[in-house]
Amino acid sequence: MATDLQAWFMDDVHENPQLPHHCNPPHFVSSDYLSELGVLQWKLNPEKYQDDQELEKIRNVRGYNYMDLLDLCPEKVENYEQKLKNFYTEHIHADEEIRYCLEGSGYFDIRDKDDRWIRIWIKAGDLIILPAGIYHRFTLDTSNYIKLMRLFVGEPVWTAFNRPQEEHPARKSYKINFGQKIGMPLEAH
Ligand SMILES: CSCCC(=O)C(=O)O
Ligand SMILES: [Fe+2]
Repeated sequence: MATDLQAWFMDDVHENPQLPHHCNPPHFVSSDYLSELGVLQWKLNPEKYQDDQELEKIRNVRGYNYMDLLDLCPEKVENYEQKLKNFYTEHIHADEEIRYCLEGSGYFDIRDKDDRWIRIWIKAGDLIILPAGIYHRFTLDTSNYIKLMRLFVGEPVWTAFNRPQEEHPARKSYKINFGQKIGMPLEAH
């Protein structure tokens, strides 16, 4: 389902990742372009996440039988600083990354076909699916808080494989499925 979720190309400034990092002028990215990169999104009602038919349907159709909640604040997360550091290190997974924002907000950054960073601003009600093999990272925004639902098919595996991962099977499949130019021109010869 189309959402009002905002996404934009990032500038090249490396200071304070929690700031928006718009280009000047801002260059927004459409949800069509996100879906071309394999990113799916829904807008749900976060207040009824415990009894939401729409969420149930997504979970049933896609087989997301595992669910847990992640409250990203120093009091509730062990090794908070280290975890945030790991989240912001560019990586891929062997599986989809499925996150549903219940409270607060944050930034998922993904690489596009030309290896540019796109910043996706997730707020309460946004459910986002990143495909296996897409390079990405995560940071809190200046609100400094997010509560996320994590979904998974079967026993969850959160293993992050930091870039470069061009030989990883999930990376190879991703490039085939979504025509990434990086290291693999798809043009016919
Ligand atoms: C805080 S959830 C998003 C961070 C991430 O990319 C991950 O958990 O692998
Ligand atoms: Fe991840």
